Amino acid sequence: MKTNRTANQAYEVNFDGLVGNTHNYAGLSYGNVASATNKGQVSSPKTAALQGLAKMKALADMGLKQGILPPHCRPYLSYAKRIGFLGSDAQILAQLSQAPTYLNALCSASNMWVANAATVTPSADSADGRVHFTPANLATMLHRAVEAPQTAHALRCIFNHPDYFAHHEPLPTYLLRDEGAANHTRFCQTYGDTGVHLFVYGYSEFEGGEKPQKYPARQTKESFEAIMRRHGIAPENCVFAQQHPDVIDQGVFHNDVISVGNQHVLFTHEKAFLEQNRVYQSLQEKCGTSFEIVEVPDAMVSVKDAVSSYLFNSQLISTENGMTLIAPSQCQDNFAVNTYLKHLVIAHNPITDVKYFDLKQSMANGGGPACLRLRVVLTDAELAHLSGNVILTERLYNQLVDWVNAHYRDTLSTDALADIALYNESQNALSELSSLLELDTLYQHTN
Ligand SMILES: NCCC[C@H](NC(=O)CCC(=O)O)C(=O)O
Repeated sequence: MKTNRTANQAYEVNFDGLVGNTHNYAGLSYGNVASATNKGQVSSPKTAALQGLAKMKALADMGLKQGILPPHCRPYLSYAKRIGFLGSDAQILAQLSQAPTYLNALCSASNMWVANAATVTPSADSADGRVHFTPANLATMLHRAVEAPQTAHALRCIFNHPDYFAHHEPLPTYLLRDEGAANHTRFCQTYGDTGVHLFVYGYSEFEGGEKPQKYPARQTKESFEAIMRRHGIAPENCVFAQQHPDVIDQGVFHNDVISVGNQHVLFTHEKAFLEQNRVYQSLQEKCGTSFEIVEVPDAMVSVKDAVSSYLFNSQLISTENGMTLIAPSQCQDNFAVNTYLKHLVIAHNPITDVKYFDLKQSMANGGGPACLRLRVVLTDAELAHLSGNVILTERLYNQLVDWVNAHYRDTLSTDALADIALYNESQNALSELSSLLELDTLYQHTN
């Protein structure tokens, strides 16, 4: 991990997914404990969106650069048309109401969890010096797989300059199933340096080997190998690690449920990886002596407590005084985790502070602070070439809060998803949003 003295100043910009107005609890994610547990509950799309915006605002107020990724068009009727549901909008919704698997998938607001939107490679790491994006194909589950085309389009709208940004197609097959940045961590000294990439997969389709017995392995090794190749990342800067299949079977459906990294620090659980020592050793070799691992012992926080509190789904951010964990409030309510965190901030390690956020609406579907953000390292020049009005300011925050209050329902049950009124509300809201974000063509392709 070498400091690149000629590099431009670069920033980690967190782009958070703005929660869509159809946020609901349909229990769609097999292997995600919270999603299964809360199936059938009544959601609050308004509260969900406001909780997400409050986190974005707090991070912007801490001096971080905070971006926004827009929600997708839902119910996704143009997708329904592609798979043979024809007629007027009302007729399609009536057919979908008789086909709940499709209805639920096409209404899910799961696109809010943008840690699964894409894998992003900063310009300091790619062979051609551009920022590279591969939208995740999310091929394991229908409600997530339908996200890929709209994600790809939104990324192209925002990062819309060929000199600075390179966009790839989602990977083409289930064998290359890919859930994006939730399974990827980049280490560096400062963000503008050449980074070391930790790619974590659940299963290797070509090599075989151990696999979870109960729940799906949602990321394959081969998908990350393809991304490394197409983004032009030097193989010597990459470490591939297999998630421990036992923890997948305990509800760790993405690596960001059990690890988080930032700059030269990996914060992880003792049971996160197969061959954990080999993984540590490779990272240490590639990252150099400054690399630090903060490993949480199973005896202090069990995998079960990690999954229920989402301790590792925190954001780890750099501040003037060290690193701060942006943690879900559930970490305060879990005795073991709360005790551990009290010890962590006073012990000798780079993590000096924890800030808690109420993200209960998203958490009830298995999405914590880290799931809600996509990290994009950008230089000043790249930031200057973004399109649209997507960096959060005080003014944009206030506009978005007003927009949510004007358009979102206080409560939503899954019984109401085929209601044409909900579709119309969504269409009106998104049309106004594309004006607020100054991205005129954002929703054009969904018609
Ligand atoms: N990174 C966090 C992703 C959470 C997401 N949950 C969901 O899709 C739940 C949707 C539902 O159950 O309605 C998932 O498991 O992929």
